[in-house]
Amino acid sequence: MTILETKHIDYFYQDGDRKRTILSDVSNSFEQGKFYTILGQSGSGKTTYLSLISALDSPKDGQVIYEEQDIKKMGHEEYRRNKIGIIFQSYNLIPYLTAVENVLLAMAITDNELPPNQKDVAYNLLDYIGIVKSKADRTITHLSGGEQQRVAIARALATNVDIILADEPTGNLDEGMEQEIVAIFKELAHIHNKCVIVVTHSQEIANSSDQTFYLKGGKLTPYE
Ligand SMILES: Nc1ncnc2c1ncn2[C@@H]1O[C@H](COP(=O)(O)OP(=O)(O)OP(=O)(O)O)[C@@H](O)[C@H]1O
Repeated sequence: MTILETKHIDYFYQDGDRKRTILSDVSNSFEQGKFYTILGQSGSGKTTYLSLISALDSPKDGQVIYEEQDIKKMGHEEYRRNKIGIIFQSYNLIPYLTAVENVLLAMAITDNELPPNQKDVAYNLLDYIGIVKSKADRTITHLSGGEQQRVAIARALATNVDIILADEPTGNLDEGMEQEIVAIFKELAHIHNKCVIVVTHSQEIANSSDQTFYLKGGKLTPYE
């Protein structure tokens, strides 16, 4: 089932009086239960595209549609708070809080219905993602990069969203850790029915995904 669509998206940056086109009439759709990757050369516009489907920026033209509703109509803030979880290359956790506090904070912000025993849910979620309780109680600065990225994934999941978006999530991790994170993404899509969209340079991650799109010359095309 389609959950997210982009329709005729245009995006450009204004460089003095020159217009630099980044995305040109991009239309495509993403389904629940699938793990997608977006490949493309450096500077091709992958992060820009992700920023539009995460409602961190607006297209110059065209629409981003979540469950048949324009996210502009829904409100970008509401979409970000309740519909998507975002994972960044640099984790973007709050460093002076513990892992479990980071997850609880995300749960406090969402309007989505969550179970009442949030602390248990947060610990269970972290445990599921590979962070045992003793690590969940550590401040972020006392966790390794791979562990921090796991916390970021748990945080993205904690609000019960259907879509997980990630920008180079394994960019700072070694190969072994990359494989483990990719296995989590696969499981989220195939077992938990999430729509997972990952921007990456890694052909290996792309090979593990269900479908890859390639961004080039402002166009996003399925990659064989
Ligand atoms: N705020 C901005 N103003 C002007 N140009 C920008 C801005 N942000 C990005 N760009 C340019 O837009 C192009 C696309 O950038 P984007 O970050 O989306 O590419 P990318 O494919 O994610 O690259 P990378 O793989 O290196 O992260 C780049 O040439 C970049 O320099």
